[in-house]
Amino acid sequence: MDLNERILDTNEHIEDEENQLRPQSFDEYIGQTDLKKNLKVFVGAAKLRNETLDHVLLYGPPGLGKTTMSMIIANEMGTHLKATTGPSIEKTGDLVAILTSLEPGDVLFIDEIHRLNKVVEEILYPAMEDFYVDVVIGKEASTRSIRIDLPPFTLVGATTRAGDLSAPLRDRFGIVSKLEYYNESELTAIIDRTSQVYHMDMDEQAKRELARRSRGTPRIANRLFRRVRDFAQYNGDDTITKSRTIEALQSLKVDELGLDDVDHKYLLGIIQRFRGGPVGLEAIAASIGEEPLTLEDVYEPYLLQKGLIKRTPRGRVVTELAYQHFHISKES
Ligand SMILES: Nc1ncnc2c1ncn2[C@@H]1O[C@H](COP(=O)(O)OP(=O)(O)OP(=O)(O)O)[C@@H](O)[C@H]1O
Repeated sequence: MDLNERILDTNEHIEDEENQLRPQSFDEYIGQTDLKKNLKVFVGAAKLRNETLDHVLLYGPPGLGKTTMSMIIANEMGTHLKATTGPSIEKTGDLVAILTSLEPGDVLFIDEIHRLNKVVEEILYPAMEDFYVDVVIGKEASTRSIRIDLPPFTLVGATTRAGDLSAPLRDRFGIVSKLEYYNESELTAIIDRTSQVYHMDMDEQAKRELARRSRGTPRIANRLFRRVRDFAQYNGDDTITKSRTIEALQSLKVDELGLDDVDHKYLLGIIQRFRGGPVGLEAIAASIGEEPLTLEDVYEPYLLQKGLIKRTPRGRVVTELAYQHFHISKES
């Protein structure tokens, strides 16, 4: 086997494991109870009427299970899923090619749908509403537009920033749902499932410890599980214990609240350089060498949810809780 084949083989292996971790049905999908309850009704009713499901917009921080949920929707509808991302559709022709390749009832998943460019986005309006696209062909004087009918399909859009979607696009989704951070017992159940998929036992207390430190996010829980498993196997453990979990997470610089290096730089940066704020996002980002968008989409939602920062009209402010977390007194 040459190196390329080996790399391919390893990647396939990782992808296989990743796919094994994905729940396949509403019943296997842990948490997001309200969203699941509603979607079960909408999917069930659409099937009874022999219709396609209305278009669905899922929004919320990354890693909470939007892609997984779109796969489940397709499974439960008994159809196929085609997946793409907003930024990868550069030209209208790219989108038309995808739309015209759909089979009746298919689910089209567009991740990061807020990053579709405006011209491409406009193609989606009639496609979503009346299942057709108008394609302009020819050049200059001989330009004309032809209408292509599409099979009925369900668009599932996912975004971390629902506010960035234009009103005409947002209005064309009949079902709009927010994914919430998972609580500790839901994450414990997800970690339990992951340890079964990987055939690696983990103590109850270790699962809870890992759940507490996973930022309410299944993707992070699964990633940290794999690292903790490395520490356990390297040390010859048959079962992952709580002490091994804590040791591994300390080595990975993940603290008791699940905050990592970037969170620490962010919070300590505001405390030490900006006297606790208020301070603008751009200034914080520049001071710690991170992208403002990454901070806003990936880091801040969890810090806000944990009550460690607040957003004010004048900028970000760290709260008393953040000072307490670092054992720093506000006056110093
Ligand atoms: N409710 C859940 N129950 C069990 N596992 C889950 C659940 N949600 C997500 N996962 C697991 O977490 C991982 C991340 O999920 P997924 O890729 O669906 O996240 P996402 O929200 O679509 O992220 P992004 O928006 O960044 O693509 C997957 O490996 C999936 O198996």
